[in-house]
Amino acid sequence: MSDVIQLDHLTKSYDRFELRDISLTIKEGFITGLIGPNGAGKTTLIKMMMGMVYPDQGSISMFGQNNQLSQAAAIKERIGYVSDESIYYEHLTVKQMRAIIAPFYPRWDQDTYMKFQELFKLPPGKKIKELSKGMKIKFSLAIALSHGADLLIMDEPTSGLDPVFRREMLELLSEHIQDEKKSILFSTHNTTDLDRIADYIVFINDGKIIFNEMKESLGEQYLLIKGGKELLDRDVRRWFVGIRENGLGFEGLISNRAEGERYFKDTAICETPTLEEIMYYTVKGSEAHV
Ligand SMILES: Nc1ncnc2c1ncn2[C@@H]1O[C@H](COP(=O)(O)OP(=O)(O)OP(=O)(O)O)[C@@H](O)[C@H]1O
Repeated sequence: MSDVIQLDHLTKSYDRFELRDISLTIKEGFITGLIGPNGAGKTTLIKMMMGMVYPDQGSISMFGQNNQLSQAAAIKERIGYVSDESIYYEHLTVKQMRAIIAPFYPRWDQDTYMKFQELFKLPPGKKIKELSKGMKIKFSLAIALSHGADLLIMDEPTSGLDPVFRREMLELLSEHIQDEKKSILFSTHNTTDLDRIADYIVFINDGKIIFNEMKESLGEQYLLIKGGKELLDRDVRRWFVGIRENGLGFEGLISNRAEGERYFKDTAICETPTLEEIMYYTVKGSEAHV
């Protein structure tokens, strides 16, 4: 199984934020979801992969080739980028913009584009600036799916979409990945998107990778415990990634499922956490330790 993206010891500092020593591989042939709270560094990471932001240190390889600085055209051709930030000329129409973009891609397939234009109900005569947020994302997606990209990198692609199209788009992405040479990386705040289609989950919090795991294996690692407060002494509290207490008892996340089950199986309720619960307690726990 080869890696479509490889990040080695990437660092990027802004005034009040740092992405610290990020090493990460994204597998070819799979859908990887990138999650993390607001300001965690998802867009910065994606922009570094796209050559739109340069890292202070570290290296980036795409398709096994080092892409830094040169961001070789050959690599870019193989990537379809979808973001809700407009990267097009706002005063042009959809048709005019498509006519400018298509010649840049040797593998451009006009029939495929026309198919998506119809499916997404894209109005060819409308100016980009007149498109709704969701329409802009659909246009980006139509372009990305029509130039034979091997890798789709998408920054919150579903955020501006209505629930019906959102679901259709996820289905479209699942179909796209049936060709095992295609890969998708997308960031989202919506854990249901990930539950539906992601194979791998990369979780980033405060500029650090918390995990990069197969979605299926997360349930084997983490455990959600619900019990009475009398169970929590100072030593026991340390085992938890994060805890929420109320008048009656507590609910908390443990990252070593086997140990958690051994200790709590007779005294508390032990459950498999959802992705949202894993995110919630990890972020809550890290705030508590600041
Ligand atoms: N050009 C910049 N100059 C200074 N700080 C920046 C710049 N770009 C991003 N940041 C800061 O870096 C941090 C991470 O931002 P980023 O957009 O990568 O987060 P994110 O995980 O995509 O967040 P969200 O989920 O809200 O979109 C934030 O604190 C942001 O203010």
